[in-house]
Amino acid sequence: MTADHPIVQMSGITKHFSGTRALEGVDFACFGGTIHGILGENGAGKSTLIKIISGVLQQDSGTLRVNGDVVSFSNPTQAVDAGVVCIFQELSLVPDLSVADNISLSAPPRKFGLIDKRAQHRRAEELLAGIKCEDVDPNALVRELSLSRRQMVEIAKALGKDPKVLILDEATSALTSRDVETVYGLLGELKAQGVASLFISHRMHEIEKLCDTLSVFRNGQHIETFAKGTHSEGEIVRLMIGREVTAHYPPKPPPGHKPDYLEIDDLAWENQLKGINLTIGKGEIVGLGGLDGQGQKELLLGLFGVLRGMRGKVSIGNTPSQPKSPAEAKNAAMRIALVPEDRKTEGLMLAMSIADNLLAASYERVSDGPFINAGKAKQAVDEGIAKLQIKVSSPEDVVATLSGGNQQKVVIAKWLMTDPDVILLNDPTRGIDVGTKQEIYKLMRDLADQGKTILLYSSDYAELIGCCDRVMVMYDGEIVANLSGDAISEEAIVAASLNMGNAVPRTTPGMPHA
Ligand SMILES: Nc1ncnc2c1ncn2[C@@H]1O[C@H](COP(=O)(O)OP(=O)(O)OP(=O)(O)O)[C@@H](O)[C@H]1O
Repeated sequence: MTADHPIVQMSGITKHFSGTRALEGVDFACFGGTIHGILGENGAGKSTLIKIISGVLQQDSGTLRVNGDVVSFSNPTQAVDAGVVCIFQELSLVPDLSVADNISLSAPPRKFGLIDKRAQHRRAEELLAGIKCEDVDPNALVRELSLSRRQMVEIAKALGKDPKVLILDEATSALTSRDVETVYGLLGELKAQGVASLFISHRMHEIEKLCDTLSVFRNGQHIETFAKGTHSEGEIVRLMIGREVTAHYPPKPPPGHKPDYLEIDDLAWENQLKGINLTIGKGEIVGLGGLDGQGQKELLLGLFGVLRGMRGKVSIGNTPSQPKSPAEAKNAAMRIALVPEDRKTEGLMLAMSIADNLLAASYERVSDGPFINAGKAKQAVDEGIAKLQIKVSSPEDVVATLSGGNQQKVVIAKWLMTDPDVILLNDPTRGIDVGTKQEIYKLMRDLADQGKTILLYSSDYAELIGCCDRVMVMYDGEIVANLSGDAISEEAIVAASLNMGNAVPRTTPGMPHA
């Protein structure tokens, strides 16, 4: 297939889910040797589109062509056979199998009818080396790996299938900055080999840097496809959300001392937290920055009572507050909430309804004695949905039917419904569209204005700069910079992230990406 002929072509594709219009009359094409970005708000239909291309879902009507042939994939294996390989935002790895087993799960190398373990191991090593992941042991169980390593294994697995069309659905959002650069490089190589990559991300900078062509979807419709560089960022956002977007971050209050509230004194855990001292005021938003894996997540988990064997002292409003479990952390005495990183494993009960998930951490707030008050419960659910603008047909639908970004909003709403005093946020806007991100930034500032204390870890340094009153940069388990006011700048965060003292680098190797 030449570059003049689409490798994937969709005509008049429509897909409905009991009452929800996911796609309506979509015409779409992508070409070999290009990286094609797909943009749209949460629930716009992006994942549905790529699930149809990759055989996970079948359209209600319309035609799909791959390499010029009309195809009707009944399952992903048929799509893989036609060269269409998809890396989903939800990982497909089996946690209790080894990395090598996972990588060749669908077609393990065989010898005399048995799985050839040596060949399988070698193949995993080669594929992992190709994406600079020599540190991942092919014999390790997937459950032992961090989220970012798991995502890289998922990428290795996809590459092993020799794709002609490679689809990445939010596949870089959980990666470290170094891995993101590796994946960018890889997509460039695949492009030179004539592979078409379809790339879904909510990070505009990522899309603009990487993609040759962009397509915008809104409310299940294909709005426009255009070449990179022909539209400004503002125009693209307007196409995505159908209205003008102005200020990205709510204004910050002038710097000033807020009464001390959360006091962390010499907190240490294993070799990942090395004596953290930090005091956060009532009504203050403090950001945690730095390269991925410097102890930021452990600090949040430690404060929430997840880590065993932590040393040091923590107090909230002068009362010692070292919860031994998340249940204790959220109880009336401590009122701490943590919005977790991985919504699938930590945040949601996928088989349960949206309403049940929203109420999961705050049943006692909507109960009269031992009984749930249906009216109060309904009101709390409706408020949560409205506050986070969660796109649902009915709160009684199973939460798994929501789009990825809308599931993330359920997790955030669930924790806010506990009415916490201290809110710990672990990269909360991952996978969330630009319009809703702004709502969340505004919500954070409103909560701070109401006197809540907020500690935010973000892998997006623009978010730290835009949202936080102060930013603590962590390096190797320690806080190496405490930035406030005008001192919160990209240069200062970069320099501190690399532990460079006052030397500000001109380039920013391995920085958290915006
Ligand atoms: N299995 C399903 N059952 C019911 N509704 C569904 C199902 N899958 C998707 N939907 C609905 O279809 C619409 C489009 O969802 P889709 O996942 O394609 O959005 P998206 O653009 O990928 O969003 P996000 O950026 O949040 O991942 C949403 O309203 C979603 O709730």
